[in-house]
Order: sequence, then C-alpha cells, then structure tokens
Amino acid sequence: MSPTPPKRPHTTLTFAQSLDAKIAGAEGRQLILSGEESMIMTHWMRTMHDGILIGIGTALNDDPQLNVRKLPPPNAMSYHLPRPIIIDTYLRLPPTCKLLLNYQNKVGRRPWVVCGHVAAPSTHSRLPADTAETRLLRKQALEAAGARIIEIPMTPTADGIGTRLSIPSVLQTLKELGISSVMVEGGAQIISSFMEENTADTLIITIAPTFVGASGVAYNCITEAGNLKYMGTMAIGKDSVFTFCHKDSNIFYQGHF
Ligand SMILES: NC(=O)C1=CN([C@@H]2O[C@H](COP(=O)(O)OP(=O)(O)OC[C@H]3O[C@@H](n4cnc5c(N)ncnc54)[C@H](O)[C@@H]3O)[C@@H](O)[C@H]2O)C=CC1
Ligand SMILES: Nc1nc(O)c(N)c(N[C@@H]2O[C@H](COP(=O)(O)O)[C@@H](O)[C@H]2O)n1
Repeated sequence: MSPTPPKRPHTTLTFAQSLDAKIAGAEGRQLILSGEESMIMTHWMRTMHDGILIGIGTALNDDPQLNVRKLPPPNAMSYHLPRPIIIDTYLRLPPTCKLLLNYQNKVGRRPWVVCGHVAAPSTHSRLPADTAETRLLRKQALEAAGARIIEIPMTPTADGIGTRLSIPSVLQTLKELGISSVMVEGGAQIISSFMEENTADTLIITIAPTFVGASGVAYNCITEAGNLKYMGTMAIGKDSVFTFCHKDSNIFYQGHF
C-alpha cells in the first residue's frame, strides 16, 4: 500500500550537508558540498521528478538553475527537465534570475512561483512599505519575465507574529496542478518545515567529508525519524548518501515516483 496520500505529490527531500550538519557557510554563503559523483546523482534524481521545489531564501542566495547539465552527453536537454517551483511568500524573486532567463532562452521550464494570497497586503506583509500596488508591480514583472504565479492562503507562524505558506496546502495545490512528484532541495527553513510536517516520502542526505564550523547554516533536525525508516547508505565518490523511506513504504529508489 502506498503511503502517499492521494492529495499530494510523491515528495523526495534531498540536500547535501557537512559532517557537522551544515548546508551552507557563514551568512548563507553557498557551498558545493557534494563531490562530482554525488552531484551527478542529484542531477539524475532531478530527471525523475515532475518538479523541483526550493525556498525563496535559496533562490535569492544561490540563483540556481535546477537543471540537469551535469548528466552525460549527447545532450543534457534530451533528459526530462523538472519544473522549478519556488516558495516565495511575498514575491521577492528577481525577474532577472537564472531560472527565468533559462525559460526565456528555451533551456529551462517555466518556473512556478507559489506565493501568499493577500487580501490586505499592508496588514499581512512583513516587507517594509509593501502595499497592494508594489506587490502588484512585482507580480506583473515576474509574469512579464515568464513566471506562473500561484497564490495560496497564508498561515500564521507558530509565534503568531509572521506568516508563511502551509506546506500541505502548497503540496495539495501542486498535485491539483498536475505535479505528481516533487524533489525538495532546500534551503534550511524549507528542509526544517518539511521535516517538522513529516511530509517526505523519501529522504536522501548526501554527507560530505568536511567540517564547516559553527558559523555555517543548519536546518532544524528532527529529534526522531518520524514516519521515516532507514533504507541504506551508499558511498558515492568521497560522499556517503543516506536514504530513508516512509515507514509504510517498500519503495526504495525505484527511479520512478
Ligand atoms: N547544501 C544544500 O544541499 C543546500 C543548501 N542551501 C542553502 O540554504 C540557504 C538558504 O536557506 P534559507 O535562507 O533558510 O531559505 P529557504 O530556501 O529555506 O527559504 C525560506 C523562505 O521561504 C519562505 N517560506 C514560506 N513558507 C515557508 C514554510 N512553510 N517553511 C519555510 N519557509 C517558508 C519564507 O520566506 C522563508 O524565509 C542558502 O545558504 C543555500 O545555499 C539550499 C539548498 C540546498
Ligand atoms: N546536492 C547538492 N549538493 C550541494 O553541495 C549543494 N550546494 C546543493 N545545492 C542545491 O542545488 C542548487 C544549485 O543548483 P544548480 O547547480 O544551480 O543547478 C542550490 O540552490 C541548492 O538547491 N545540492
């Protein structure tokens, strides 16, 4: 029996970390932690999913491409390209980001930007001086650059001060829009949210043999494995890749989700 509830896509949570559980350097500096071989594995996994999801923090910090360019010839574009999906509550994604440029240049799929539906922006948005007008301008600029904007209701954060998007609502919306499998790549807050929500069907962590130090960026670790069971460890190049599956699942990285 599949553990995947029919109302959300199959969800693979995957990222790379150091031995001291850091996913980025001081002040979020992007680190290439994965070795060449495990990075190729990540690009293979990208081909196996309908969408790749990241948070706006990662989009702003890394300006990623989320494509499959590390795969062997003849032509990386002949592989299935996943759709980039950005969780961007307040529409902060720059219209000049690589994901949108790649789409304009026909070397990437149209990015979807999932944002908060704002009834009264001045009371809901934490961006300084944000108004319905400035938000509308950002939305129009993103749409003009090619983004599809998907608005969903915002929910209050646990402290009651801020707002964010509900992960189950994001996933349900994606499923309704035809995304059957999604690879969640980060960053720290998104990883923490998916772990807290127990939403991953598969968790794949690449651990690089390096230390980043206390100033690096960490995610909030689950204190227990939740619904996940350990499936195995692979040595790929210099890295160790740990795989977990939903505890009710017998599926172990079959290659089709
Ligand atoms: N080593 C690795 O595999 C990876 C490392 N990274 C690193 O992670 C860092 C970025 O991480 P963060 O700043 O934490 O940004 P993030 O990419 O996790 O995005 C977080 C933002 O998403 C929005 N959001 C809306 N609803 C949310 C929800 N329910 N839960 C969480 N966020 C929600 C909020 O605006 C929040 O600030 C960068 O330094 C990047 O290099 C990112 C991806 C993979
Ligand atoms: N698998 C993996 N290993 C690392 O060492 C990483 N830093 C990441 N980062 C993720 O990949 C995105 C960059 O993708 P592109 O190279 O631009 O295609 C980055 O934004 C993170 O999501 N992943």
